[in-house]
Amino acid sequence: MKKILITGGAGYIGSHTAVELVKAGYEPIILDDFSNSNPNVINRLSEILGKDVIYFEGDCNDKEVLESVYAAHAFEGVIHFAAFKAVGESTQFPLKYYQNNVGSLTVLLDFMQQKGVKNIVFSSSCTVYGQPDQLPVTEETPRKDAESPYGNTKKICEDILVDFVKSKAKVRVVSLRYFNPVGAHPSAKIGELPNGTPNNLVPFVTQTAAGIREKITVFGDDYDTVDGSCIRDFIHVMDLANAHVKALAYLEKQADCFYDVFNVGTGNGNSVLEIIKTFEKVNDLKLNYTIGPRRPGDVVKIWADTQKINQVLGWYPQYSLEDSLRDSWNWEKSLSGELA
Ligand SMILES: NC(=O)c1ccc[n+]([C@@H]2O[C@H](COP(=O)([O-])OP(=O)(O)OC[C@H]3O[C@@H](n4cnc5c(N)ncnc54)[C@H](O)[C@@H]3O)[C@@H](O)[C@H]2O)c1
Ligand SMILES: O=c1ccn([C@@H]2O[C@H](COP(=O)(O)OP(=O)(O)O[C@H]3O[C@H](CO)[C@H](O)[C@H](O)[C@H]3O)[C@@H](O)[C@H]2O)c(=O)[nH]1
Repeated sequence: MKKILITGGAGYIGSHTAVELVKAGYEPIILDDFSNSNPNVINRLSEILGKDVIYFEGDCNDKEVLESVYAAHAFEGVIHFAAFKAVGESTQFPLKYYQNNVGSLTVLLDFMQQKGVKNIVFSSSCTVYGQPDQLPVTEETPRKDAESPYGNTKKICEDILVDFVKSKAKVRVVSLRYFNPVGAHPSAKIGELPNGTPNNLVPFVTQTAAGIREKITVFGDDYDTVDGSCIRDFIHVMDLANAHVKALAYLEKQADCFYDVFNVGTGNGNSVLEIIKTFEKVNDLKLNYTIGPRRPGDVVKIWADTQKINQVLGWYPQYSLEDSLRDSWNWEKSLSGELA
């Protein structure tokens, strides 16, 4: 079985990707320092998969840690999820973000080169498009100056990967630009575990429905959109996870010194108010929400052009928005003291 290192594999997207990798016949090797995840995720993954999950607790910035993981499991590829992702915090502590998000990539690339590990899939973000001038955004849409140090780390990491490939390093790289991941594994055994008050829309919605938050505020309803609220491309995390498997298979067919980039979204834009209404409808409940002021720096509307990933990787989303919002709610309901 091909072993794939998943840095940050206990996190939200990494854990779902571990499931998809096993389904596709890979052996995921998880490396996580649990700085933003709970070790119980590993047990939950074992329950879903019906087998033990190989994992290491450690920092992927640490070469010695990588050495010991590699000595035990000589992996053939890497999916690099590990990063800090809180936009607001990144403006307060930019060095923490540059060190972990950018630093870890340089350490990993150096290590891969040393060991002759060729394939890497990198977690990028649609945040690199900023406030786009044209919609939907294609991979050719110009990137904009980042709105935050977090966003900048994604841009810089993409640039590092391009430069590394240009230097004739014998690697093959795919950057995946994720749109807005939502939902959870349909078993409700794994899902998103936000730290403290959620910044993102859907966790805030589910926590409001659960009574953890009194109400959700819609940040602005006076934008130039269908109902005045902002628009995003919400993608089920299992579909996003599957895109990594497709990306790995694609990399395996490439020659050395290869770089490519794909949007991973559904191709549909949904407004914040549509999310609230759809959530209420599929889960048969009422949400307490109010309209508040705009959130500074918010992108007004963005959704993906998905032709490239459809055609080149043969990847198409399998889950609907309704599935996503049902699975998010089932996950929220399943949260017990153990994982919360
Ligand atoms: N969730 C999103 O909306 C979104 C959107 C676009 C891109 N991304 C990117 O996707 C990746 C995964 O995001 P996520 O939502 O799963 O985040 P997450 O915080 O749930 O997962 C990241 C995992 O990495 C671990 N980690 C962090 N630094 C580490 C280090 N130095 N060594 C080892 N482990 C470390 C954390 O403990 C966590 O388990 C990140 O790179 C993120 O920036 C996420
Ligand atoms: O309580 C809330 C939370 C969010 N929103 C709105 O919901 C939309 C989505 O907001 P999120 O914070 O969930 O997602 P963003 O697209 O704004 O940003 C996040 O997802 C991006 C793409 O994945 C990038 O990764 C980015 O860095 C990350 O913060 C925005 O219009 C926001 O104003 C509300 O109205 N109320």
